[in-house]
Amino acid sequence: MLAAVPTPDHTTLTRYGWDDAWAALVPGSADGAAPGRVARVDRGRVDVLTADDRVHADPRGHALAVGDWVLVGDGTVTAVLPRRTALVRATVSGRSDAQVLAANVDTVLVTVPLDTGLRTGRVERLLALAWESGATPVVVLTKIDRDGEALVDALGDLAVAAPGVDVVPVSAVTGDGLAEVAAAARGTTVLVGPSGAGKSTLANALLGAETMATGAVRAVDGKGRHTTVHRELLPLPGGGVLVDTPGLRAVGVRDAAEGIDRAFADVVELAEACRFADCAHDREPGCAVQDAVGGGTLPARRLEAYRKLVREDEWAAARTDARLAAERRGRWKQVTKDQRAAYRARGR
Ligand SMILES: Nc1nc2c(ncn2[C@@H]2O[C@H](COP(=O)(O)OP(=O)(O)OP(=O)(O)O)[C@@H](O)[C@H]2O)c(=O)[nH]1
Ligand SMILES: [Zn+2]
Repeated sequence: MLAAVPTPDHTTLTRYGWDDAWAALVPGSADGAAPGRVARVDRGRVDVLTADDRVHADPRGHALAVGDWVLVGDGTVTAVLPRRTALVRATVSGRSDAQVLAANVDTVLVTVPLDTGLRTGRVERLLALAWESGATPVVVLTKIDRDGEALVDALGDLAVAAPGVDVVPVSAVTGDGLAEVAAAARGTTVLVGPSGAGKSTLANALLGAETMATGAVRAVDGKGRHTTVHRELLPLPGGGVLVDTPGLRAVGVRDAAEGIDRAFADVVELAEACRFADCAHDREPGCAVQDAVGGGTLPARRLEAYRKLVREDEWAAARTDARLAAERRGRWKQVTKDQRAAYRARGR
């Protein structure tokens, strides 16, 4: 039902990722509203790219993320189209609330810097997050000009830590691998990885001359280093769009059981041969996973990493359940208090 929506400049919207399936989701009641994509989210305001404009809009209570498709009319977001994918992380510092980093993502480029030692656990964590989002992850091994000798070992370690995931080695200094990264950045692409991994440098290389024109947001921190402060959606010269995210030092997992299982497809596959369906791969008899560790085909570190993420995911879920239960109790207390007050008032 498209009748009520003004005919947009499809070439522009298509560049942002608009397609017939999105168009089919526009409600028939969307009189005068234009479809657009959220390019940036600030407190109380969003920037939306429509076919012929970039508009500041009031989100009207919608919890929006960069990459959401919305309808805007009169400076207000009137509707949000259902997300195809969402890159979500549990926020840190003891709370288990989820934070949507980006919506409707097709490709997650997990940047791994070669020069600071491969932090395999962090790679696995980011891959679980990426798989859980519904997007396809690609590992980008950055700064390969820094340590040529470490490259072979790193590629070997990544083959184990990222089964079934393409690994693209790149150097922004020599330009090696940049074309491969550009080819891997299909559709809506998000760059994730630790601070200093080279995400902004890579983003600039992918965006080419357009970066300046679109005004990527940068701030200079106290040390004079350029640091990404905002997530921003930027069209890529070869089609598709890029979301550059601030460094993710601590990513928590939550509701990510499927993503964890995909990131550890090797462990999960072995587990199918365990004697017990609910095997925890600890000391159960007939555990095919422990057998693989004993036989040297599965690194013990890999099993440990898997179990750690599963435990953390379950812990986060339990916390959420506990908090919801506490909220329910709180609400119930308020209800009974209100009822008592109402009875008293009526009795008077
Ligand atoms: N030698 C070398 N240095 C690089 C390469 N890519 C990036 N750098 C340097 O690494 C540092 C960090 O790069 P950034 O692109 O700012 O890293 P970032 O991931 O965007 O960091 P945040 O914005 O803090 O998340 C900068 O000094 C870059 O010049 C590379 O391929 N080779
Ligand atoms: Zn087992």
